[in-house]
Amino acid sequence: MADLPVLPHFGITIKQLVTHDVRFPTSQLLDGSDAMHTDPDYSCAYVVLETQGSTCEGHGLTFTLGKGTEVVIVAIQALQHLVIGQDCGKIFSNFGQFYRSLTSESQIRWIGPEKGALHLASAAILNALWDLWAKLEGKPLWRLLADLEPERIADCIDFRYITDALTRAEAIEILRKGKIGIENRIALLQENGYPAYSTSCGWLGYDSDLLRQKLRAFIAEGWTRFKVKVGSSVEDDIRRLTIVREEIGWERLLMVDANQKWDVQESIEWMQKLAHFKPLWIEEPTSPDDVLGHATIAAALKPLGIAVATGEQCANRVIFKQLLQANAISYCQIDTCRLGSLNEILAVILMAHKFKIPVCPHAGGVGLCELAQHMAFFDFLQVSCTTENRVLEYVEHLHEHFFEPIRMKGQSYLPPAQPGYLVGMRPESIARFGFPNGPTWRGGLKPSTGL
Ligand SMILES: C[C@H](O)[C@@H](O)[C@@H](O)[C@H](O)C(=O)O
Ligand SMILES: [Mg+2]
Repeated sequence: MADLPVLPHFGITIKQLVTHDVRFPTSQLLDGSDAMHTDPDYSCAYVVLETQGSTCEGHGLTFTLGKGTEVVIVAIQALQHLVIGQDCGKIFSNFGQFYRSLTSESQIRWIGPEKGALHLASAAILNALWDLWAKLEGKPLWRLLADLEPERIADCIDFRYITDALTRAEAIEILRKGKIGIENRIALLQENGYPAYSTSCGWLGYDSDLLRQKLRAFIAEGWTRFKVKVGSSVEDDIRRLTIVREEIGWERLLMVDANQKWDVQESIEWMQKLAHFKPLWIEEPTSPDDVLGHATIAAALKPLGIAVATGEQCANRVIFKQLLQANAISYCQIDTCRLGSLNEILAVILMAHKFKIPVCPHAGGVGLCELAQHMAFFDFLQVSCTTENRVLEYVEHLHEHFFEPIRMKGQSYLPPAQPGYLVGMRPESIARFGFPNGPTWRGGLKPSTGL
């Protein structure tokens, strides 16, 4: 550990951890539908950390699709004894060590490690802790990060398993360089915002009319970057992408997302048939665990000018390390709830920088835009120091449930000024959409039964 000023939060302890299972019935209109997740009810396992010695609470969540949220809630409860009673000064002074104590508990880790429902649970708790830290400092999270010393940020990371790709010393070196000119970049961010693309038009369950209608509405608002779902059948993708190009023309940017539908060879052959629509990237062509498969697809599609992107379901920093080492991706899509919160995301953003791969965070869902914006800002302010070839996902749904929803200027995210990680959800939303007893679910509306 470096010789850093002592943090002022000693004596504040975590008194209680409260969980909520909150589910929004988005499957009713097929918002969020894709080739693998045909009827998602955007949901979350929500965590509140109450403190002793401060009036601040930490609020965090992890994103889910409805069924199974209860499993994540139980996993959070299985971890809570590792958090309750802990001293905030101690946690934040060596956050990487705390991350390890949470993710490597000697019995519980057997049902992970650092993957699946258990890791989603860790993310919810850690997201709440980062929210708490930012609130105790009275800063939005992005600003807390911008003000931290490089060594302090490095202390938040568990470098186990990644030192062959990125050492602590290299991370500190990158972050030191990132301090140069940071105030200018903050001013630029506050003036211009951070560039976004929209996924809200092209959900797979939308019919042709709705697809056109949404594209027209977004174009009228000035949007120039769009992502569209693919993967039901080649014929249907051709029909939908024809509509998309008719509406957006050839100047505006198009990305496509298969959500892990295909085998490796199938990915290549399918995308050869869609290549004339000129997508910038194919996202999640195949299993998120198949590092070498992604590398094969990336090599095959390169001559067609199609890049490979993935990350929203990549379990941990080790998978990202391998994707980067194997030249398997051209865009790195970290997810604020899939990875073990910032403690792991910081490591992935720094590794991606070392491998010269742009980070384009996955967002949308419920609360992911609110969370992911801080990550994109961190990359711009302190790591890559550019927005070139980078774009942050935007989805229009469910922002009204948060006290501090994202703010857009045109098609750019504006940095928030309020303290925290900013996924504080309105109590009336938690009550109304609480599962299974909230009025939304109790009154006859049943969760979707799927296909
Ligand atoms: C089920 C979800 O809506 C996904 O389709 C969504 O997160 C998607 O992969 C995305 O990239 O936004
Ligand atoms: Mg996706």
